[in-house]
Amino acid sequence: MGRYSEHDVEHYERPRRRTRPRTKDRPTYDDAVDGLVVTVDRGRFTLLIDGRTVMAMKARPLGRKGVVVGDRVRVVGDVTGADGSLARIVEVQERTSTLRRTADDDDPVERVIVANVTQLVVVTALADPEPRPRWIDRALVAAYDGGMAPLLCLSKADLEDPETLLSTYRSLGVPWEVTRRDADRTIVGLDALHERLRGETSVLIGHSGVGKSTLVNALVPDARRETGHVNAVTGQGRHTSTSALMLPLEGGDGWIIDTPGIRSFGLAHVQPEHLIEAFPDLDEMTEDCPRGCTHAEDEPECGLDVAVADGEADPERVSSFRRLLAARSISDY
Ligand SMILES: Nc1nc2c(ncn2[C@@H]2O[C@H](COP(=O)(O)OP(=O)(O)OP(=O)(O)O)[C@@H](O)[C@H]2O)c(=O)[nH]1
Ligand SMILES: [Zn+2]
Repeated sequence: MGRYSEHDVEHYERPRRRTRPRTKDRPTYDDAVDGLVVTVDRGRFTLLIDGRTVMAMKARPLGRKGVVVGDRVRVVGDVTGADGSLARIVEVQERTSTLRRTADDDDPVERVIVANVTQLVVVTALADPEPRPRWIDRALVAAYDGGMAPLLCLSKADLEDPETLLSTYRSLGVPWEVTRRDADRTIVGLDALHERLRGETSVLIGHSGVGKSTLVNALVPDARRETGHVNAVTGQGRHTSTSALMLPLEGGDGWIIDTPGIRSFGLAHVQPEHLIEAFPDLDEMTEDCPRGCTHAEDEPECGLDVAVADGEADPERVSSFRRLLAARSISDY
């Protein structure tokens, strides 16, 4: 079953047995209030409702529909957040973006792990551990396809110059920030990173050891206190949690979602014609492509090649786009 129990995450809906007409007898929830899912733990949801922390469970009408961190939900029942209280989630609002984790042998479904994120922060150390460009490419595809803006965050610049890695992403126009540790052990580059996170809901992804926790603790100074609060309610802490956790950015203007242990994304569903929409200048050049053209390197009459030959497209940008296209089907953790 993998890391997530089936109650926590999105399922492909099975046809439901219907014992009575759909439109009749359906409860309406006029008294429901709005909540934000900040963490999920074994079928229990921690919500924020008007600034209060409220524990909730899914109400029966939701069936097997997934509820994930970042979801905006409608809630009924005891929404006071009092000790021992448990509210009920009756509705999940439409999602503006989704990040899916990869399918694997244990679980063949690409499940949504977070929703409504505006920015995917790809945290990569420049050394120790070594960067994995193909993994970065896959993360970028997840961002473009899932409706999130990507941000490259290159850490540990005190160990290695960022230029080589940056040159790979420049022609794609991916925004980036660099951080490093100073001789006095303070992290340099946090202000600029903080600026990028302001007003956004950002999910941070990265391999173990890249410095993600270091960044989160610096950007959310009361992360410990906050998680202490969650602890008291759920008995689970950030470092033992098996779920993503949403934290308010310092200053209150933005959210950070930390994803302990989540390193890979499901891209099997990604369609080439969707990916190219993230690059409007290239998309425009594919208007005369043969029907069904994937715009990959081996396509015989792709408009991208015509545009490069005519000097209308930057060959580096085209080949970078094609590298991303190919990264869909390469697994690299
Ligand atoms: N040289 C250098 N080391 C750093 C920097 N940032 C963090 N580290 C160190 O890298 C190690 C890993 O940092 P963490 O913040 O624990 O990394 P993480 O990505 O959260 O790793 P997990 O907790 O395993 O997921 C720690 O020893 C940090 O002190 C940096 O900018 N430069
Ligand atoms: Zn094409």
